[in-house]
Amino acid sequence: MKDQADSYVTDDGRTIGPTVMEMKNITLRFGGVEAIKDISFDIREGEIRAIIGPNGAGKSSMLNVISGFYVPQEGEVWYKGAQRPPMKPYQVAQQGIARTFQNIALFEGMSVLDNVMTGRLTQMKSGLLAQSLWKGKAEREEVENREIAEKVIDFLEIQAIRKTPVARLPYGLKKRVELARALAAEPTILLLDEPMAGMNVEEKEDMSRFILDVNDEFGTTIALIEHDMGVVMDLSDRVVVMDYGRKIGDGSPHDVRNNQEVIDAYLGVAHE
Ligand SMILES: Nc1ncnc2c1ncn2[C@@H]1O[C@H](COP(=O)(O)OP(=O)(O)OP(=O)(O)O)[C@@H](O)[C@H]1O
Repeated sequence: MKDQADSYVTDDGRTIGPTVMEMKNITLRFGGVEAIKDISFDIREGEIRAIIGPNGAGKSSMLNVISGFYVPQEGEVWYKGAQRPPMKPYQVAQQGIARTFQNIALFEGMSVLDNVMTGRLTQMKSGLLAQSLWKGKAEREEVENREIAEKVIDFLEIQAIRKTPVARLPYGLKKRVELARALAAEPTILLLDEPMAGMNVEEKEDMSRFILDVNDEFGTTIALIEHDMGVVMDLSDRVVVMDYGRKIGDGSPHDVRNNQEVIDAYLGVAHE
């Protein structure tokens, strides 16, 4: 195992840096249900980190702890070398953590461009008052936000549909627009909740390519939940495996694929 302070270069030439986020002994309960039981793991700068496990294992709950949507009853979240105090999801977003959702959460009546622009909201510096007092500054910010949104739209190859209302798009493209909106926030860590769910083979190939390109081109750290094992094994640098709220495996795709407890709990049985 690499030392956490070290950087190293992967076989495919990407640089993985030191730890950017650390979950320490996280426990999360909903009433009597323990969704997460004393789980620790880290995420390193520039890596693609997957969280896998059977239905109800606690994966979404864990993503929601990272994004600040849930505050665990026990444990600590460390980000960029400091313990993160309990904070609201928008504050977590302002710190550079963006996400996509399992069920698409876009504004269906708005155009692709306008949806992507909403990804800039958490990064906007001038509030309403400042906007009315210093019009020039607000306008400059608007232009800058627009440039970033357009850059992301070009990068994800959705220029042709930038004016199209999202409601008219096929499912696979909606997923790509969601990715674009999250990327428009220029996140340090991008959280993807089942990015391949409901996609056909071609759409999955496209999405896999874009995830790799985002990671490679912008150096964005990515944490994702995914049920498609082919995708997980292909994309990820390291994988956390959860089962009934516990961590039962953590390591390279090769390590977890050969971990007997993981095979028994998840890989050996039918899953989505
Ligand atoms: N808001 C909630 N209130 C009560 N129980 C919850 C809540 N969210 C999750 N749970 C419970 O916590 C456990 C973990 O759920 P979670 O959705 O995190 O699992 P998951 O691994 O993401 O599952 P899936 O793959 O089906 O999305 C389950 O038993 C679930 O019923």
